[in-house]
Order: sequence, then structure tokens, then C-alpha cells
Amino acid sequence: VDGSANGTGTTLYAGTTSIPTFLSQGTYYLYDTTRGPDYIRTLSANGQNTLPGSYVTDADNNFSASNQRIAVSAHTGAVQVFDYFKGTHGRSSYDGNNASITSTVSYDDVPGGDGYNNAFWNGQQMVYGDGDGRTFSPLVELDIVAHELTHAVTGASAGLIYQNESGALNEAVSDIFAVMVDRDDYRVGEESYTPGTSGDALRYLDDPPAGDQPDHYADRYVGSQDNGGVHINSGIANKQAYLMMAGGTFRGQSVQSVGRGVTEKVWYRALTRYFTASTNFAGAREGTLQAAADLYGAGSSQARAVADAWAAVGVG
Ligand SMILES: O=C(O)[C@H](CCc1ccccc1)CC1(C(=O)N[C@@H](Cc2c[nH]c3ccccc23)C(=O)O)CCCC1
Ligand SMILES: [Ca+2]
Ligand SMILES: [Ca+2]
Ligand SMILES: [Zn+2]
Repeated sequence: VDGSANGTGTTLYAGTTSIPTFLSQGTYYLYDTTRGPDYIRTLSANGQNTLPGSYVTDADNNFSASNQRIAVSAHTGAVQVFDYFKGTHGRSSYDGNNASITSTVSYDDVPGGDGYNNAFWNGQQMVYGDGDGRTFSPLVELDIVAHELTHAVTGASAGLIYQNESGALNEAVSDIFAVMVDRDDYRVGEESYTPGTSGDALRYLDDPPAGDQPDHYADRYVGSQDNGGVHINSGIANKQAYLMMAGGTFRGQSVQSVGRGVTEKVWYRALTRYFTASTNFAGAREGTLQAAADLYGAGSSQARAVADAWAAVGVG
């Protein structure tokens, strides 16, 4: 699928003269067999809640209908995130072993009513709602796809338990790699969040409080909502990563910018080699410091930036 804006897509069967037996000749699918996994594929639940749903097809490979464009967005996003983890981190799919990837769009509309206002990784595949048109338009933008597929990477590596501090770290890892893939901003959800309002986003790594999140450990949520605030306290680690990327002086602590390239390498190495299921924010500081020491040396300016950014958000 070339994923061009007008929704055309060329499904690739490179390397195979015949297509998978169950796909019909002369019909186009969002089904990519060219990157290592047996398939990266995108289907539709057609508003129902049965997964994985049915293939989204087109006769002339011009996926221009609105339902097709939604599917193309999720599909090209999945391919781009696959390419990111492979190209930048040498990871072949979310499990490092070319696991196939399935996405399903148009999940679980309210019967005769609004689209589902969320998206998720269910342990096996990515699932996207069409949104209600007020809070969200279809949640298939690149940074949300990257957020969801990163949950799969986390699940196949650190396995950070999805509650309290380890859950907030799980969430932050997904937001951090969301902004690494969707490289032109530090925000998550800006394309699909509140279609009637421009300039806002679901979350802001540069300014977590703009998304009702804390940006300092002293302000962490300690209640039981949202699995102990996993989408709330992620703001603390999100801000730490932002300060590594962009630098700045925050609450009196100066941090030297190391850029997105160093930040993504440090956080990827920490996630895949040092974080475990129960890693909390203190553990995340240790893991990112160790990763920076491995990559650049314990006394390096990069390691210093990691420590300063954690200090700025009140950890360590
Ligand atoms: O992956 C995640 O962390 C979120 C998964 C939420 C979910 C979990 C379990 C079953 C169903 C849905 C989905 C996203 C999320 O952050 N959801 C938040 C914010 C949100 C989206 N839609 C909502 C509707 C109502 C309330 C909050 C929300 C949440 O579920 O809290 C990630 C990027 C955008 C959507
Ligand atoms: Ca973004
Ligand atoms: Ca908006
Ligand atoms: Zn998440």
C-alpha cells in the first residue's frame, strides 16, 4: 500500500508470484507480505465487535471510499511503525521475530449511533474505533498507531504491568515512541482529537498539564482510577523524555538537549534490556541511566542529560 493521501494503495506481493490462496486474484487487499512477517494486514469490523473482521478490498486499488481511507490510514501506519522499529532499532516486528501484524478498524460502533471513541492493543492485534465525530474522528492517525504497536513491543519485552507506576511507564513508553515515529511534533492524537477544535491534542509531551497530566513526581495521582492513573502519571516520564529531546530549564533544573536520536536509543535500550514487569519511575531512571552509560559512557553528556531530566521531574 503506498498510502498516498488519496487513499490509493498498491498491495505488494513482492517475492511471491502467487498470492495467498484465500485471497482472490484481481482484488486488492491491505495485505503486505514484503517485510518479513507472513503478513501485515488490515481488516474492518464494520461497526461490530467481532475480531479480526473482514478484509477491506478494492477492485482497482484506489482505496478512496471513506471506510477504505480509514483502513488505509491504519495500514500505512502499521507499516511505517514496523519500518521504524526495524530501521532504527533493528527489531523485526513487535516481538523481534517477525510476528505478523493485524489491525482492525471501525470497531464496535454504537448500534445506529456513534463510533467507538478509543483504540487498543488487545494482546494479539490493534483495534481502532471510528470515534463519535465530536471527541474523536477515526483514531487511525500515525501517532496513535505507533502508540498501540509500542504496547505490543512492551508486552514482548519488559512486560510492564498495566497499573500504577509500571503502568504509567508502559503508557509513557507508548507515547514516547509515538512521537518518535510521528516526528514533527511532541503531541499525541492531534489529528483525530476533537475534530471541531484545531490546535489541541490528547496529550502533550512538551506540556503534560495541557492534557491534564502531571509533569512532576510530586504531583502524581495516587488514586485508583484509570488503573492507578496510567494515562495520568505517564506525563511525568513523558516530560522527562521531552526534556532529553528538546532541552530546557524546568522547575529550576537545566537539561541539555540530546535530540530525538539519542533519546529513542536510550529509551529503547532501557525498555528492552533493563525494564521489567514491575519497574517504577525510580527503576526507569536507573534503566535509562544504565542504557546511556552503555551507549555513550557513564560520564557522558548524554548520561548527564538523562539524570538532569529525571531530576527536573522530581525522580532521583
Ligand atoms: O492504548 C491506550 O493506552 C488506550 C487504550 C484504552 C483501552 C484500554 C482497554 C480497553 C479499551 C480501551 C487508547 C488511547 C488512549 O490514550 N486512551 C485514553 C484516552 C481516551 C481515549 N478515548 C477516551 C474516551 C473516554 C475517556 C478517555 C479516553 C484512555 O482510554 O483513557 C491511546 C492513544 C489514543 C487512545
Ligand atoms: Ca503527533
Ligand atoms: Ca482537535
Ligand atoms: Zn496506551
